[in-house]
Amino acid sequence: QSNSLVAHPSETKLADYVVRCLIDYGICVVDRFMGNEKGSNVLQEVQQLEMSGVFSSGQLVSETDAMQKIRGDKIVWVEKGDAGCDHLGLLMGRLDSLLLACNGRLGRYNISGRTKAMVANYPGHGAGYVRHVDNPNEDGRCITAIYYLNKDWDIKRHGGLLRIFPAKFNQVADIEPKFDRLLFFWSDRRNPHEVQPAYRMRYAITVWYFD
Ligand SMILES: O=C(O)CNC(=O)c1n[nH]c2ccccc2c1=O
Ligand SMILES: [Fe+2]
Repeated sequence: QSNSLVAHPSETKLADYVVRCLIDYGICVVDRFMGNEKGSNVLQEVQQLEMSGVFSSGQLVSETDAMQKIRGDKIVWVEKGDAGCDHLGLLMGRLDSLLLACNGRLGRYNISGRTKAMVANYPGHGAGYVRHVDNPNEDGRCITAIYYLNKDWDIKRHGGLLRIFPAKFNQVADIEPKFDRLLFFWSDRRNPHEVQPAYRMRYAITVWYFD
């Protein structure tokens, strides 16, 4: 019988890779995390959420006059088990077991929990997200995990690049928000980052792990 405490061999290997990257660079990219079919199912669920109107109206990024409001990212929070979020739940389960397989080897951190999943949609009218640190003041969040859902994304035409400015290297990390791509990075001041203006609808799912 499958013993859930024994991570699947490929997952142990994946956990080793994630630990190595986070310890060495503070950033880790895993491509083809769910596979095309399951990744597409997650995308369809997110598109359903979009259609059902549950996303927030999007943060106000600028207001030229009373009429003209430029909206940035729209978000909705989901949890494993929410109605219509079966594949989102599967993704969160995979993330949780991967982090569990890494636990104890993540420097001073001992992961004890996570936020719900924040599904974010950048509508694609040129809004992005200004340079920021996710957790500048020790609010407990230690790892940011972002899963991207954007098929056939072309950075030159669509923008939406995630640029990380790692404090310990004088080298930026440019991450394209590609379909089925998983990104981890330390949430604190080691990793200021920005989302450059997006010109096509851009979906991402973020979970923050805390210790
Ligand atoms: O989508 C990305 O590639 C990176 N995204 C971010 O860094 C990011 N960080 N913090 C947030 C807080 C509230 C709403 C959206 C966000 C957000 O997209
Ligand atoms: Fe962020």
